[in-house]
Amino acid sequence: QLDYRFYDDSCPNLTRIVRYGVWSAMSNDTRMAASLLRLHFHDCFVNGCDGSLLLDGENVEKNGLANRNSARGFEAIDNIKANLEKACPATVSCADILAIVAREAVYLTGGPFWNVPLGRRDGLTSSQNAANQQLPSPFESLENITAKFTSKGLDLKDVVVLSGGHTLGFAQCFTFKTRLFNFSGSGKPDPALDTSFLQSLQNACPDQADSDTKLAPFDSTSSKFDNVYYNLLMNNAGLLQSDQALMGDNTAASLVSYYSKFPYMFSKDFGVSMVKMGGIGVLTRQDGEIRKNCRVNN
Ligand code: HEM
Ligand SMILES: [Ca+2]
Repeated sequence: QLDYRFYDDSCPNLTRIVRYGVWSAMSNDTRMAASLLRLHFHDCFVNGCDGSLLLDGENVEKNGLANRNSARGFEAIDNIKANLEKACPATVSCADILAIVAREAVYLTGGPFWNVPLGRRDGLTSSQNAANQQLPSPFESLENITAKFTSKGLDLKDVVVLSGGHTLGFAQCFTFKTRLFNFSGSGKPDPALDTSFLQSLQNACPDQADSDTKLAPFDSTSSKFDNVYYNLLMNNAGLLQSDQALMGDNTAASLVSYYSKFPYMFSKDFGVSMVKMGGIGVLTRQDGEIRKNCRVNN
């Protein structure tokens, strides 16, 4: 249903405008590439890639557990949308903007380029409950996370490949602090944590509530899209419990090992899995609308 050339006639400068918008957001804040990549994931996983994450309101996805005080980059999307409204009014959906933005964020941080199928339309509703139920949590088991992916037509390989998105960006201490001091009530740290990595995390996130919102990078090259994430998992230095959990499954662990050895294969497979993710539950043709402002329905 989606089409690589969907806007070729109606908005020929689309890629240029989006690339400039992502580039300028990144030049003010290098973390922005990470934050923008995550937005497309969080949009697609809750009722499909329909731009519903961008809607403002009371009980909207933005306010879900995984998004509140966490998802960022909405102003950058507003700027890109405003520039697109000037160049091609009422033409490009917010859902498609998120898909192209994610590709540009990866490309501009040294990652792969892939062609993005386009023609998504914007949904009219957004649900905080749906976000709470459908987005994976860092405290969930690999089985549960994989089940969330398979319910959307993705598979275990996609879980491993797309988790590689954690080659970019940061996590707040509260998302992994449970591993550092008293793991599942054991009085000890998570045994799956490398000891020197553990120490650096304990320094970054001391055992007191006011460290909860401090940040730690997912990998040592958090503004470069590379395969360092997989090297770290091989060394028990994955940041989130859900990252390191990939090593607890034979199939997933052998893919991790493969991507740590063959960065080119990670790049190639990442684009393939992103296109798959970008196809989840899309609205096309007469469904939904083309929002003029990504924060509100027309
Ligand atoms: C597999 C299940 C996943 C879980 C449990 C998970 C969980 C998390 C958590 C807890 C954070 C930190 C949020 C915060 O501290 O505020 C985070 C950040 C991030 N996630 Fe994931 N994630 C998953 C998959 C993905 C996927 C599929 C992508 C993209 C393809 C992705 C991209 C990112 C990025 C880039 C960041 C950093 C954002 C920033 O620095 O602003 N994640 N994720
Ligand atoms: Ca990296």
